[in-house]
Amino acid sequence: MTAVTLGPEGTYSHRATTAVADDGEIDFRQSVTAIVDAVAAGEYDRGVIPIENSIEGSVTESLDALAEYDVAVVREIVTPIRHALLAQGEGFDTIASHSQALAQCRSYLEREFPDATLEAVASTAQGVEFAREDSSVAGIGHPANAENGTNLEVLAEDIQDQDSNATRFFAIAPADERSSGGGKTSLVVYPDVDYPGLLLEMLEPFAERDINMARVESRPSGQRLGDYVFHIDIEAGLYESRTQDALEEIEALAENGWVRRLGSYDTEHVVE
Ligand SMILES: O=C(O)C(=O)C[C@]1(C(=O)O)C=C[C@@H](O)C=C1
Repeated sequence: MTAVTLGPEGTYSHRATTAVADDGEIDFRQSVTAIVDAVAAGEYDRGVIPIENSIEGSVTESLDALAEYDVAVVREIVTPIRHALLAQGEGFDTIASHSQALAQCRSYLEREFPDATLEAVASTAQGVEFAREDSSVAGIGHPANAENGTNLEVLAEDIQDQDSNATRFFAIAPADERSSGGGKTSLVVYPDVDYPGLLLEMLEPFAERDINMARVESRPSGQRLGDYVFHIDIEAGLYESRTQDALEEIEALAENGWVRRLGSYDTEHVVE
């Protein structure tokens, strides 16, 4: 099985991908959208993208790509995120990392390096690569990026603002691999209408059937201001009749728009 994820080698996405890649080949892309695009086009069996972080919230590029491309979600991977500061030495003035990682370490950076220039780059491993090439740059990423004979030192470990820092990733597959089995289901709903009580009506079909909602999030549709796409995760499988009944009602509410069933899946917790 060939998988694709956010590169270069050494990102947290790469680490999560090794949990689902069955020792297969792993290729890299520079953006989440490029990963979803490649999986939707059938170029890869699996893609792994970050969805949500416990400190910084949603990875909005991922949500928007799931609304735009037709792919299946086949697994959820939850992994702790423990950031390290990596550099050739103390003489750096710039700290480069993924915007999510910089935000997850905000208090540490303000306290320890108030004068450093913070540079958001495509991934944590990309920031670390810049640090390898340039002694005036430090990167924030997984400490293993300093192993295997690189010129980098781990200057500080566990610099995230909360010890419990964790990120949820989705393993995605081409749309025809969508499964109805699993303890969770993800949906994207675009009602394309707006009236008082719409959101309440979208929640009721689940509440009435005792289906727990794990997440609801609105993203701008891009069509006009105040027009939204809703991302909904529920703790029930598509194979269950209560889920199918609830979805019939949601589909009726969204008859002017659309409902995308991303699929049902189980969660895997990856410790390291
Ligand atoms: O840059 C990486 O290492 C990634 O895999 C991306 C990403 C993210 O987008 O949230 C993944 C996990 C961490 O939360 C920080 C960055």
